[in-house]
Amino acid sequence: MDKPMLVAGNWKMNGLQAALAEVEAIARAADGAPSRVEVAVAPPFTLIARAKDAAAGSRLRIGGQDCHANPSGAHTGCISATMLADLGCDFAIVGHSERRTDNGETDAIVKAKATAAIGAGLRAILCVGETEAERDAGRHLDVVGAQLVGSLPDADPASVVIAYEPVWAIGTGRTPRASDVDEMHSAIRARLVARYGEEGRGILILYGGSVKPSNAAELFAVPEVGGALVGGASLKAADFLPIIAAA
Ligand SMILES: O=C[C@H](O)COP(=O)(O)O
Repeated sequence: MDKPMLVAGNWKMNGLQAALAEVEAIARAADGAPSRVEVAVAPPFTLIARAKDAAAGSRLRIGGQDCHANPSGAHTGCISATMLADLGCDFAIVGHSERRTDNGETDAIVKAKATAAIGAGLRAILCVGETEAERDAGRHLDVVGAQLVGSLPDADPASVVIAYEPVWAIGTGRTPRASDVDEMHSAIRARLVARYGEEGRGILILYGGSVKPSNAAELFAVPEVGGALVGGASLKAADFLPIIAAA
């Protein structure tokens, strides 16, 4: 493989202080990866500062799993992109399906968050993906296309990363066929080029949903797959490192 890749771990609501040892191991792997392969971890907010320390001096990027659309204000319990940037974060994940479902985040909210992240100097990893019912109904391309149209920020596309995560593949052990990933990623690429012109060709499109050491190489071989957003298998370096090595 010779394409630029981003392998990002999303720890979700997992990880106590003992997990910092995993960050150190992942940081060593990031330094050992080819220069075209970037490695990132989004720990819970509680661990970001210490994860930054654990990754100091390495090529491992640390980011947040979400951010608020406003830089500051009366939003109890929320974290802004400005705060993430202040901690030295590199990126924020926005629009994850768990937040779209659990927190009622609409495309407009996701767009505002992506715009805020980029405005604060972060990259925005913008998640899209269809439910199983939508795929069964043959609506997956339209659904994801509409999410993109509604969620893409009016900002520098160089700071945009897309993560295609079919909802039915997240945490289930099920993955789409490589041909299905190819179809979706090609459709996403076409949307990005339509939106941003030639710059849209450089945007990384990650795949996410039950990525494991055993299926990473096949998924990474799909031409428009530019890496992975990994949940469960990013929690332990023993699982995450072989995925990084497959990139
Ligand atoms: O953000 C990550 C995804 O939701 C994938 O999670 P998973 O690898 O545990 O299926």
